[in-house]
Amino acid sequence: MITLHNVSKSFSYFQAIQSVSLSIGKGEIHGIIGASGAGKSTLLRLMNLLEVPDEGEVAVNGQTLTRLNGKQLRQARKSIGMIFQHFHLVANKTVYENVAASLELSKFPRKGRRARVQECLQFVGLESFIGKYPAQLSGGQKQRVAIARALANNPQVLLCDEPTSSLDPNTTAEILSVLEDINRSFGVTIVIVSHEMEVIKSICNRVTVLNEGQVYDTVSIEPKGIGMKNNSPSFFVEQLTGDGESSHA
Ligand SMILES: Nc1ncnc2c1ncn2[C@@H]1O[C@H](COP(=O)(O)OP(=O)(O)OP(=O)(O)O)[C@@H](O)[C@H]1O
Repeated sequence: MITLHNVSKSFSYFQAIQSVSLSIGKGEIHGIIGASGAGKSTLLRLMNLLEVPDEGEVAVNGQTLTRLNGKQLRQARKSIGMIFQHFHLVANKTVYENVAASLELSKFPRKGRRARVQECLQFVGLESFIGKYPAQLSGGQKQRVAIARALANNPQVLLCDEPTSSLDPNTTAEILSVLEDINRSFGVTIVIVSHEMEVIKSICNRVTVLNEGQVYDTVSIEPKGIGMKNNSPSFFVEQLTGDGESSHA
């Protein structure tokens, strides 16, 4: 589904990605983990050519993106959704308008847009927030809107750049569960960059460990599932004091 062949990328004289070859199968949930600066986000952004490689080839869904012209690339990108740590919603647009924007961009037939936006918002459990603005939403709700926006064009691949790094443990579990639903319900191939080992272990089938811009290893794992976390204030106090006792009533 996604193949990188000898891909390299430099910024000025710094080589962020060095001759990486990687193959991600259809329907996989593939994690990318590594130290800060290892090149995780750059590698992800190479998969939809947000970063253009200096060398090597990137193919998604049977199409070699690095050989396409601008128009063909815009067309190919319809099948590659992306979400980010900081959501990237447009502040002065409503939830509806944020999701509909991706349908406008892809020239989705005007007549079907409202129904499609509603469908996507329903999938992420936010249909009643359709008229709200991003500032009126929690971080988890903002990420759900971003997921709905990424889903709108029926992508075959969803690229996720630190999708839960701004969220508390419980909201993280909820967002991971939405991603897992998308994978199961629609067979969407998911690539998830995270520095949180727990996130990677809970949801991924295969994981690439990146080190200084190179693949250190790729391992198959058995995802351990997403457990909802205890998010109560007394639990936080217990974790901090370690005595299982909170003085708070
Ligand atoms: N647009 C850019 N211009 C210059 N250097 C860049 C650019 N993007 C990334 N880099 C550099 O490339 C290296 C890899 O960055 P990248 O963001 O891919 O790493 P990362 O593993 O995702 O790090 P983190 O976990 O801290 O987000 C870093 O040294 C970074 O400073």
